[in-house]
Amino acid sequence: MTRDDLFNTNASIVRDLAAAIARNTPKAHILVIFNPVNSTVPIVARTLEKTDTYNPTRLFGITTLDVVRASRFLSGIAGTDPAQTPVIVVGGHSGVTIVPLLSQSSAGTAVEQGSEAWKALVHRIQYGGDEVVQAKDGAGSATLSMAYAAAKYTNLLLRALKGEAGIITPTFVKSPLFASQGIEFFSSAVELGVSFHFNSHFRPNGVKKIHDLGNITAQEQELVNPALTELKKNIKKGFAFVQ
Ligand SMILES: NC(=O)c1ccc[n+]([C@@H]2O[C@H](COP(=O)([O-])OP(=O)(O)OC[C@H]3O[C@@H](n4cnc5c(N)ncnc54)[C@H](O)[C@@H]3O)[C@@H](O)[C@H]2O)c1
Ligand SMILES: O=C(O)C[C@H](O)C(=O)O
Repeated sequence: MTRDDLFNTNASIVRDLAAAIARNTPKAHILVIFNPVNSTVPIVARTLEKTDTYNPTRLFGITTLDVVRASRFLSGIAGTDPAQTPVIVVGGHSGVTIVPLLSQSSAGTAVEQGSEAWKALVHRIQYGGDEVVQAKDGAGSATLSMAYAAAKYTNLLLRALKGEAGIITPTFVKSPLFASQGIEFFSSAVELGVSFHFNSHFRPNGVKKIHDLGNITAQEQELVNPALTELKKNIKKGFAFVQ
């Protein structure tokens, strides 16, 4: 079963939860970890839109588990401490949509771009979830690491909302980066935090600044292209569910 297969089970649950949030706490920051994240975030967005409660700066898909895996797997090769080996992972949260930008990590030189070792590392980051599913052999998917990723992301957001500056982490949000190609949501490095309204009113929004991909290698660009194709389909599927 892929994350996309989970769509049928989770789509209506996510839609109903989003509708309940819209009714009861329309200003909440909504962190979506339900799979398939690439489609469930668009479902939440459309559901909120229907009740005029959609604020794209308060809706986040959690892709932190990919970041955690990338740091852990790269540090295993580079001999570094995973906590000190940040890796920016962009795109979405399933298979080819998970694009680790290893060239931007300080430990990234441990693996030559395009080499067999690099390909194996990228594959492990993209399909780390499947490794867990296979290891659990019918008993579900990642649980503790998911909880760790959720806690890590939530803490970052809470710290940013309290006013701490410079908190930047990948998250799947409404993004201008590939919007012209019909891809409304994309995960890239996002600065979280508060923003100020034009009349200086404090706005505890969440998404403060969306960073672009920066300098990426030709090999990484080759990962981005199929990611965009797949993301477009996943997002469309989510939108189509909420008519
Ligand atoms: N984004 C990620 O990194 C990531 C990682 C792992 C798992 N996941 C996803 O997280 C989700 C939960 O995984 P899990 O292992 O905790 O599953 P689980 O089956 O252990 O828990 C699901 C929970 O949802 C509750 N539930 C079911 N229907 C509901 C409804 N209609 N309204 C409210 N609650 C309802 C169940 O009672 C249960 O407590 C899955 O979609 C899984 O694919 C995401
Ligand atoms: O792989 C899954 O379905 C669960 C989760 O998204 C993960 O990345 O482990």
